[in-house]
Amino acid sequence: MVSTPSEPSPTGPAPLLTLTAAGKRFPDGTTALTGVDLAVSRGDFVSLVGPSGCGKSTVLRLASGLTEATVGAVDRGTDRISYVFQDPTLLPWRSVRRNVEMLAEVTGVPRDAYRPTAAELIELVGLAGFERHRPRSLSGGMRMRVSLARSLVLAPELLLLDEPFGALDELSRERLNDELLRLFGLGRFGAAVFVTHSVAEAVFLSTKVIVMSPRPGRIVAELDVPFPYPRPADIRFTDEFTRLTARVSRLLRAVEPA
Ligand SMILES: Nc1ncnc2c1ncn2[C@@H]1O[C@H](COP(=O)(O)OP(=O)(O)OP(=O)(O)O)[C@@H](O)[C@H]1O
Repeated sequence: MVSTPSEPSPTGPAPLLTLTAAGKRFPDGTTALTGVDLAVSRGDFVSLVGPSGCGKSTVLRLASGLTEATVGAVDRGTDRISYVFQDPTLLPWRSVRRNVEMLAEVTGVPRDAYRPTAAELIELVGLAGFERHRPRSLSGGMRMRVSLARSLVLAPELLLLDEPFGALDELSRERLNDELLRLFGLGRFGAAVFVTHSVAEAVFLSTKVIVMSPRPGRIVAELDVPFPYPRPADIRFTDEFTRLTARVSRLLRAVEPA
């Protein structure tokens, strides 16, 4: 079960993020997104899949406020939003611990407030014993664990992840998927929007998978994933999992340009 800091109201928890008929047109005239409606509440894990260039990253950028919608509205129910990118973007001269602490440090949180949380997160992502190591001595999967721990130090309500495991080998990726769900189950973030090109990853992680059309990106299908959390790793081998991934893959094939 995903722990929630507050009791949901009878009408359900207030959305952490709402996109209403949101669109994005860049100054060069490129329309990246059109008519996107999306609501994310605490306990939701939403994955976005779609052809390359369909605007998945743009949805995350709108969600975070890094860019503004040119049409429609984006409402955030929280300002505790954290971003994880495919590149872990660690500072090479800083140790694991000091990389994990970095975001808290730059936002001016007192050291005593974040240091124990950072230490706990390093342990939770399986990096105990590596606190003093520099990024260059870590594997790709370990670097991504540092990036994940760093994104969670300020206890985000909404975690935005842009293909975070895309550069990892299959096994590391599956392990990181398991870890991410464990952190979700522990209430280390309230909800997630996750961009991926892997259908299996989307289904394994999510409460909902959203399929987008080629540019200008719009939502063409939303599939609820019925598996309760915690999800054992071998759920991936069940018939229901295979059926769901096949459905998403078929939808993707239908929207892919020929
Ligand atoms: N600043 C910009 N100016 C003009 N066009 C842009 C800008 N940023 C992104 N685009 C275009 O908008 C479209 C959507 O980009 P976005 O990165 O959101 O797609 P994506 O689905 O995340 O792609 P990918 O799966 O390849 O990472 C793309 O065609 C991209 O080239």
